[in-house]
Amino acid sequence: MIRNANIPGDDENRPPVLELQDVTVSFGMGAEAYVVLDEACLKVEENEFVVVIGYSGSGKSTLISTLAGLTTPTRGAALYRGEPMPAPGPDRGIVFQNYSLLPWLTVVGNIDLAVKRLRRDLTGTARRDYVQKYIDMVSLSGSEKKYPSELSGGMRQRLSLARTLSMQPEVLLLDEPLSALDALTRSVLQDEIIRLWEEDRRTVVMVTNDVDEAVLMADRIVPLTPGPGAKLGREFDVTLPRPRDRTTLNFDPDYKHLRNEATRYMLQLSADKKTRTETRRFTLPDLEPANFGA
Ligand SMILES: Nc1ncnc2c1ncn2[C@@H]1O[C@H](COP(=O)(O)OP(=O)(O)OP(=O)(O)O)[C@@H](O)[C@H]1O
Repeated sequence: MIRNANIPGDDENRPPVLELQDVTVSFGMGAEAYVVLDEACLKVEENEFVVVIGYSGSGKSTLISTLAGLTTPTRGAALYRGEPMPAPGPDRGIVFQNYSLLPWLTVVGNIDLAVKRLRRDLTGTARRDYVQKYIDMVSLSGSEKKYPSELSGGMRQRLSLARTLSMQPEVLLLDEPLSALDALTRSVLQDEIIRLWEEDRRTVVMVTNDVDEAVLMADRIVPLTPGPGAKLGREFDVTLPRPRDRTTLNFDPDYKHLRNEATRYMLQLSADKKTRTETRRFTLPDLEPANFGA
């Protein structure tokens, strides 16, 4: 089923977990202003796994940052459970592209720092066990005493994920968490994220530029049109049954159809943008030739 994200439908009584209402985000002032998001509309319901796909520089991080409460819309409204978006808090856990780990703390230390702050009820052995649970969950057992500089990219990304999960956020915001990884590590972590989500059913918004990743992981794919002035485009519901096995999916006609549709749509968005840019560049003013002769 295909819907348009910019025409919000309201068939739920309770407000969506996250909502963007005609959100415009621009940086700079006046003629210098750079419009990143232009009247973007989005609703994310409880327990949904939404994947936003978009080209590089289209405004994906800005979107995640707005959903986290780190960026305030220039116009429009960002809502959390029907209320104005509060300042960033532990209820919305973010995993950034660049891991954002504390280099002077070990694997245990990086997770424990978050746990110490948010789970004051846990002390001593209970806290150690709790931290270890998340280390085991992302398969970092054996690396507890290592520092981020001693970990591979994939291990750092897993640590970043474990730290965020240990905070037990209601909403998980994943900003291209897998983009820096090699293909094999990437697929291992894709499976891990899906497994963790299936276990715990948090509400997830994940950003990627990879259509295959989006179809494999999402309940719903929301494309971001190329910037500047990006909007959320035609949505794609992913109704493929879970658990999804990547090998089997390759032979699944529904998977292939959806993947092709989404890819075609993204390519069309890019072609449309190119046409718009070229038209702007080469359109001459509509002037009547003036006769300056006698
Ligand atoms: N604080 C800021 N001030 C000025 N411009 C900004 C700011 N943040 C983002 N931008 C601009 O907004 C545009 C979108 O940036 P954003 O990081 O959201 O895109 P993205 O889709 O996440 O990019 P990538 O895929 O390369 O990570 C870029 O042109 C960027 O330069």
